[in-house]
Amino acid sequence: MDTPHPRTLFDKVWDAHVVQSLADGWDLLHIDRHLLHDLSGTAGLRQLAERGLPVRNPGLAFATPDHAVSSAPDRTGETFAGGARLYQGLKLLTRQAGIRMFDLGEPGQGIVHVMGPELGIVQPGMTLVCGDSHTCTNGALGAIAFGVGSSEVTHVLASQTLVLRRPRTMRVLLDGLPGPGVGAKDLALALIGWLGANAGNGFAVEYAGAAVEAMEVEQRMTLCNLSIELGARIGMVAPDVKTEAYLRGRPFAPQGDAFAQALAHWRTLPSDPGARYEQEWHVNAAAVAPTLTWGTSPEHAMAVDTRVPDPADAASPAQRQAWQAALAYMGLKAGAPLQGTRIDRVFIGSCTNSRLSDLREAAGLLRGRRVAPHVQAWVVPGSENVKRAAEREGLHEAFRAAGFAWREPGCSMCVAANGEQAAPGERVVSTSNRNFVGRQGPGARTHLASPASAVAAALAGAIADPRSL
Ligand SMILES: CC(C)[C@H](C(=O)O)[C@@H](O)C(=O)O
Ligand code: SF4
Repeated sequence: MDTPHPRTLFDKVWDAHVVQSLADGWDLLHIDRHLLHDLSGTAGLRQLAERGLPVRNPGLAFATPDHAVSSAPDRTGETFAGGARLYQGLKLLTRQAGIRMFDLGEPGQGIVHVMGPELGIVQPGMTLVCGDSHTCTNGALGAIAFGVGSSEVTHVLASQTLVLRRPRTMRVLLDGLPGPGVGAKDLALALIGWLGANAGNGFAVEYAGAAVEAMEVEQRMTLCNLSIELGARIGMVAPDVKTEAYLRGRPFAPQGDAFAQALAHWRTLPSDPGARYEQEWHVNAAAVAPTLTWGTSPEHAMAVDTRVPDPADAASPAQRQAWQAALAYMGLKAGAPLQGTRIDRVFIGSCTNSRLSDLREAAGLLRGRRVAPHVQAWVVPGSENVKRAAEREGLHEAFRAAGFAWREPGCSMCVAANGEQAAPGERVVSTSNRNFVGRQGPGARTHLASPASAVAAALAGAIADPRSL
């Protein structure tokens, strides 16, 4: 039977954090956790210091350098000269503020969205922010987690609160189970391709359905990570037994009796039967094929075994123009198959697909084969802990034997902010989340893909169907 006032997961977490309701749907919210990285975190801390304000609650903030550091073996915070000041600034300012920073080479360092869940910093029912749009990744654990701008970073540092307009709610039901070679990344890209990159504007998305229930927590992170590419700042999955097992024993998760108490709370969070969403979409996960992008927006997604769209078939003049420009930038012909397109680089990494399960999957597909001779292929683990765990299993040896470079944790080639980028005209199959013009370097051509598709492309030297591996 429905509860008298059924609420969604999102409603429950939001309502529990309202310090004060303001006018017109705006609320003052308490923020439970704040993550800081070397770009926006350093900038926010500097701004606060310039204004002479103290950090209100340094124990709730955690920092790590990721964007502007090199991923070269034996790197230091100065290896990429352009990021040295940011790195040193983060180190100095967090020390002055009493904020815990996970430094290079230390367990805990890594891409900020990999590190938060991994350390148990984010937990179901929490609010968490970071000056980074992919903070939505953390929603996989049943938290309201979202990216904020620089003035909001400073506001949270100073007050541990934010003034926010309550978003509308959307539920995406991934029904059925995906077939072989199809993972969370493919489902997310297919969804964005179908609904468009702005469909989630103004919404908090909850993912549910059989495919989501069947996913491990790390795959749910991949799914939630791409919420912002659907236009939604928030993506969430209700906590369940997998979430509980994932968090048990993590360094910043509650321990002992406190963990048992936390479980009792977490179990109240899933949406009540009959809870209403302002929008609801169904995706047949069983019908989704391995999916890659062909163009310059994550919505330019296509099944690997289909053809690049023809601008003549566009739904509007604006779309026709966007498709034409994307085809020109990507060096692709309308109506041509994507499979067989020669590539130059493969990047396995980023906050979308650089966790241990991603690396296990990729390494497991190599089976003694080698990367095509003309392809430069990199694996960049998402965190120091991921790197160490992978090395304990010998994954680095499998990658190296196949011809992949095994590097140090960070954002690396996902974003051209650390000197690691493709040359103009180079074609990259990348497990990251953004294929915008110039994202991986001026003129670089990015095809977003799953780890399995990245391996298939690396071995073939061209875009290939991972189901043929
Ligand atoms: C640099 C940072 C603020 C940015 C973001 O907000 O997402 C980056 O992480 C990205 O992926 O584009
Ligand atoms: S890995 Fe890429 S998407 Fe993720 S935080 Fe870093 S730059 Fe942003």
